[in-house]
Amino acid sequence: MTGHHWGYGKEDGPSAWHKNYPVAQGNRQSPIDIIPEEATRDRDLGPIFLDYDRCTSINIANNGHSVVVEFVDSDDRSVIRGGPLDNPYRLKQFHFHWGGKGHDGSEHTVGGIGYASELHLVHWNAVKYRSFGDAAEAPDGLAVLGIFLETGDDHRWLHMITDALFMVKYKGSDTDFKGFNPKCLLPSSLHYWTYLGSLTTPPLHESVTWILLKEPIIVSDKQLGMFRMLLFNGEDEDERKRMENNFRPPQPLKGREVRSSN
Ligand SMILES: NS(=O)(=O)c1ccc(C(=O)N2CCc3cc(O)c(O)cc3[C@@H]2c2ccccc2)cc1
Ligand SMILES: [Zn+2]
Repeated sequence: MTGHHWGYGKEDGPSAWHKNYPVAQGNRQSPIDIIPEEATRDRDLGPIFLDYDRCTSINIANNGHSVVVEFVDSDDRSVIRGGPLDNPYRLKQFHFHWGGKGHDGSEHTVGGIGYASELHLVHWNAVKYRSFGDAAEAPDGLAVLGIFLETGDDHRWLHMITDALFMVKYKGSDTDFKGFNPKCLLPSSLHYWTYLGSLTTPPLHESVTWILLKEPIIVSDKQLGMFRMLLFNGEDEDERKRMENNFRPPQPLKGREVRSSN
């Protein structure tokens, strides 16, 4: 982010973001705690569809906040549609949030319980907006699919990502990452909760329709541990800061409705 420096430390972390980004105290901030028994089962809420078969991944990068895999988004080759969405939204990137060793690092919580990590697939409404940047500032501009990661056995495909992490150890590093289809990171069920929220990092724009899958995927402690080899700092900085606990805690619901798919 040009201009304001922000991070996840004591001085520049989530509790300080409101100083440079006052919307941090807005009415539709994310993440939130999902309370399943309080979610509305909405009969009009149909299934979501993930048309990722022609998706084209480009690279994997360390942007100093997370590790991000970017996709070609110049046409509708990979979109999410259906569910609460009025248009198809184009896949732009996915990234993760995680904790420290032995600690949870998801952003959303379910009944007050956190998961080990959370994967975000970020999509934008290219029907209504000319660019991702424009969409990111519009109330119906973005749709983020959130998938919880729980620890257990090795995930059979996550190694394709963890094998590349040593190439993007430092902030500002990136490397080619072609031919990866994130469909391999989905759980078996696409049942979800949905609500209107925001980016969970600065600039915290209130532009996200959140779609959170109820079923987590299982990854091993070892695989998750690989993410902690990443660093927040650039190669030129002398202070090495391990990239971990890069999550924002749940924010006030402010009367919002959380709906549940059938
Ligand atoms: N966690 S999340 O809500 O799913 C999410 C989604 C998008 C983005 C995103 O694309 N951002 C915000 C942070 C950021 C940081 C950078 O260093 C950068 O180069 C780009 C971004 C973008 C962004 C920046 C400005 C306006 C909109 C998005 C970040 C987080
Ligand atoms: Zn995220």
